[in-house]
Amino acid sequence: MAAVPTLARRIARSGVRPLCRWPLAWGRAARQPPGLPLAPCRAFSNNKILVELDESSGVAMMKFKSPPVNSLSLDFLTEFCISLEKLENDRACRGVIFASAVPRIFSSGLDITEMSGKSMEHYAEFWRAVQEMWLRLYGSNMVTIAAVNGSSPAGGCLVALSCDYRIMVENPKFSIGLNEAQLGIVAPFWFKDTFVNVVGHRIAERSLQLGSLYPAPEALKFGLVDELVPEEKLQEKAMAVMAQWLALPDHARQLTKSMMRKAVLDRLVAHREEDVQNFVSFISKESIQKSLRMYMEMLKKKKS
Ligand SMILES: CCC/C=C/C(=O)SCCNC(=O)CCNC(=O)[C@H](O)C(C)(C)COP(=O)([O-])OP(=O)([O-])OC[C@H]1O[C@@H](n2cnc3c(N)ncnc32)[C@H](O)[C@@H]1OP(=O)([O-])[O-]
Repeated sequence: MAAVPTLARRIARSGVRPLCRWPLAWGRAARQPPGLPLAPCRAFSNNKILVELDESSGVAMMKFKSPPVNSLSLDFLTEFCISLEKLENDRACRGVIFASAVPRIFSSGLDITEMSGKSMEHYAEFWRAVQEMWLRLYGSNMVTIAAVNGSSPAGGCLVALSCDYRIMVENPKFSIGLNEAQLGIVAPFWFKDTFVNVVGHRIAERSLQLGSLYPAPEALKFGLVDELVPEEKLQEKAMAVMAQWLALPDHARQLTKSMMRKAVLDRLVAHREEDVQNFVSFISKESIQKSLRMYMEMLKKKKS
């Protein structure tokens, strides 16, 4: 097998723009006394993700801006990991809110074109990036809140499930869930573990077997999301929840989070390469490739 680019190499060639300072429009107006200059805020942006860190509150906003549907491509995942790592290493940052800059879609999940018609080496590189994203997000020391402002199937749902808290826009047209079975593919054990830890075994088992996508109000009923709000209240609510979580001492919250999540994280770390090989041999099967092609055609037909 050819040499696989590491995250470090992907980072080196991704061209993330350096940190710069600019005023943050979001969430600031309410706290800033009139007439005072805006407190410093740092922002960085790359092609698919925009991050704004408000130094006074220690809260960063990470916005997905990869139209049309914020699919989790290799480039997106690389940028996501770089951005999260930067925030994790930044002493000024204690919490991150994730939201979409694309109307109506939080994230459409893993980019299907990365899993279809490509080489074995590509599938392995892609899957390592998916693992990396989850390990960093699920294992983050920061408070993580998903502000789910649109539909969030499969990998998009995993992003939300990996956060500490999920707030979704109350629009019943927005759905969320791990629908992999509908594509003829299978969510790996660590997607399942993350799901079970949020909704419990019975609901996870049924939902995974049926590949269920739930409209926001139904998702609330069994705790797939923690609360629903009107779209215009989402950011305010996310900031309020964040403030509540940040009121606790970091070390106590972090150790508690680690205690709850460590076994699940360790399981993937211990079986990482095996999980890559399982994915590659599964996804490269002709029957699975056919299912993915048919699913992509179905998406196109739905449009016309
Ligand atoms: C073992 C592995 C585990 C797998 C985990 C996963 O996450 S598997 C992933 C499971 N994910 C799903 O099952 C979600 C599938 N997607 C959807 O259900 C809908 O697209 C939507 C509800 C997200 C948005 O509806 P909407 O009416 O607003 O938009 P639209 O439908 O018109 O799409 C616009 C364009 O985006 C394209 N495209 C869309 N998604 C993907 C993707 N993931 N990737 C790549 N491309 C994607 C779509 O083909 C179209 O392209 P075109 O024709 O312009 O070249």
